[in-house]
Amino acid sequence: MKGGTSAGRGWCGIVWHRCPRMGDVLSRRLVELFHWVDPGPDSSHLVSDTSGWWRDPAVLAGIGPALAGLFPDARPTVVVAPEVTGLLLGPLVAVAAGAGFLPAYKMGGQRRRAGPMRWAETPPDYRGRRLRMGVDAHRLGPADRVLLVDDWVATGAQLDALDQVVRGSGAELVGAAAVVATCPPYVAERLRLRSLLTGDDLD
Ligand SMILES: O=P(O)(O)OC[C@H]1O[C@H](OP(=O)(O)OP(=O)(O)O)[C@H](O)[C@@H]1O
Repeated sequence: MKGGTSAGRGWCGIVWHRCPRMGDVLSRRLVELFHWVDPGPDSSHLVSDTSGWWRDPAVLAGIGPALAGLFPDARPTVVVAPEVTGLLLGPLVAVAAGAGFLPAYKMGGQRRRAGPMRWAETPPDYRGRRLRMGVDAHRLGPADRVLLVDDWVATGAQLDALDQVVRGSGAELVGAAAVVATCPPYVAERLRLRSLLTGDDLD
């Protein structure tokens, strides 16, 4: 990731929802373990390094409850999160929320999908890609209350596509929970996005 140019980090001047106490302790740990990396002279972008989060037992134990805690009254039936990082993060949140987990895949990725899928196309994401994002069509329906989860929301493009997928299935979107949100406020509002950190926290 993640569009880590100095210009790309300054969007969020708004007040984001934070989980009291536990969330604030975790958020400080997330900041301590995060690094911007300069890939070298050929790159105009700093690249985020979040690998320290997953290596840390306290983060691994706390991040699911903290993200689920951003929506304490939402009662989601299912967490939907996009590959690849969402395949790690989504189940942690689902367990904490008492929900199931449904992975969202990118068309053309390594994993061939068998059976019917429900797809939607993203607008250009943080890397300018128009992706097709999809979930197993049999695993989502009108009885579901969906919490979208991601590690980082930059343009919101991937979650926008998943919002379309959810609505197309007849399920209800209860919101989106992210570790970091650097997207414009109007995108956050549209997605009902709450995050533990903003771009300003990671300067
Ligand atoms: O807000 P957006 O512009 O949609 O970008 C955010 C998405 O991009 C990153 O995933 P990426 O596709 O890089 O895959 P990864 O999980 O393998 O890092 C990140 O994990 C989000 O899913």
